[in-house]
Amino acid sequence: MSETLRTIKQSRRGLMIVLSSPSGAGKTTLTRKLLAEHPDMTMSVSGTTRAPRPGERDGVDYYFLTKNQFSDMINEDEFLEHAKVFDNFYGTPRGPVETALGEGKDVVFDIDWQGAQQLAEAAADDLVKIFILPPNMRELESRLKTRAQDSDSVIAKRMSKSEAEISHWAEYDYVIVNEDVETALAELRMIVAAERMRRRRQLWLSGFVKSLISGA
Ligand SMILES: Nc1ncnc2c1ncn2[C@@H]1O[C@H](COP(=O)(O)OP(=O)(O)OP(=O)(O)O)[C@@H](O)[C@H]1O
Ligand SMILES: Nc1nc2c(ncn2[C@@H]2O[C@H](COP(=O)(O)O)[C@@H](O)[C@H]2O)c(=O)[nH]1
Repeated sequence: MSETLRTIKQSRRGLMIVLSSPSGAGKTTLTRKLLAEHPDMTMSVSGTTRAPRPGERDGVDYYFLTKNQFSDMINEDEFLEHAKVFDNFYGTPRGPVETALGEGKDVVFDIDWQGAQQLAEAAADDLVKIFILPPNMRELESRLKTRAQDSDSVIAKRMSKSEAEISHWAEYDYVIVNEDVETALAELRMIVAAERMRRRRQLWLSGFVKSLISGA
């Protein structure tokens, strides 16, 4: 690729790639793997009032907030979206996302269907919504148990809500059944590659075609 073409191709808007699923279907696993392959992408780090799990780090996995801090952020309009999920509040801080998108970086969101709906209202053009399904409900429960980070009652609550979460699958652009993680990752990779190539997202194209035709 010529240097000029490389330079103009950089002028693109970042994608907002949303992953939703019932708890334990594998969003975090797939997101981490995708980001490891794409250093040019960034993860939106949510704020939450949930207590940290063992090994979770503030500012890396989540911003762990008190209920007061969370409601202050709502009042200051610092969330792009926010929702109550299970028994806790979760929200996407606006600033880092707007900065990353402004720099043309793709941003990945691990959020529930309520958040996905709110982002769709705010930024439909740049949004790619992907729903992750487990191969079956027994496997979903087994993954939550094997993860061993939530109590039995929390796991039971999440399983009891899984059907309601799954009922939103048809609101998404793509659905991936995460049976084998490498296959699911390959599907995710293909979605990202195709979405990056959509004509309306490649702002450089009309200028390029003009110069192509004029022979410049
Ligand atoms: N394809 C797979 N096969 C087997 N285990 C998997 C697969 N994908 C993910 N897992 C495991 O299932 C567990 C749950 O995965 P993960 O934490 O990524 O789910 P999640 O959708 O992010 O959950 P939550 O919504 O609760 O944050 C983890 O222990 C993970 O290693
Ligand atoms: N609407 C939002 N949902 C979010 C956000 N961050 C995470 N989540 C969703 O919450 C559940 C539970 O997450 P866990 O880390 O406690 O297992 C899961 O479905 C996440 O996708 C957010 O900022 N907004």
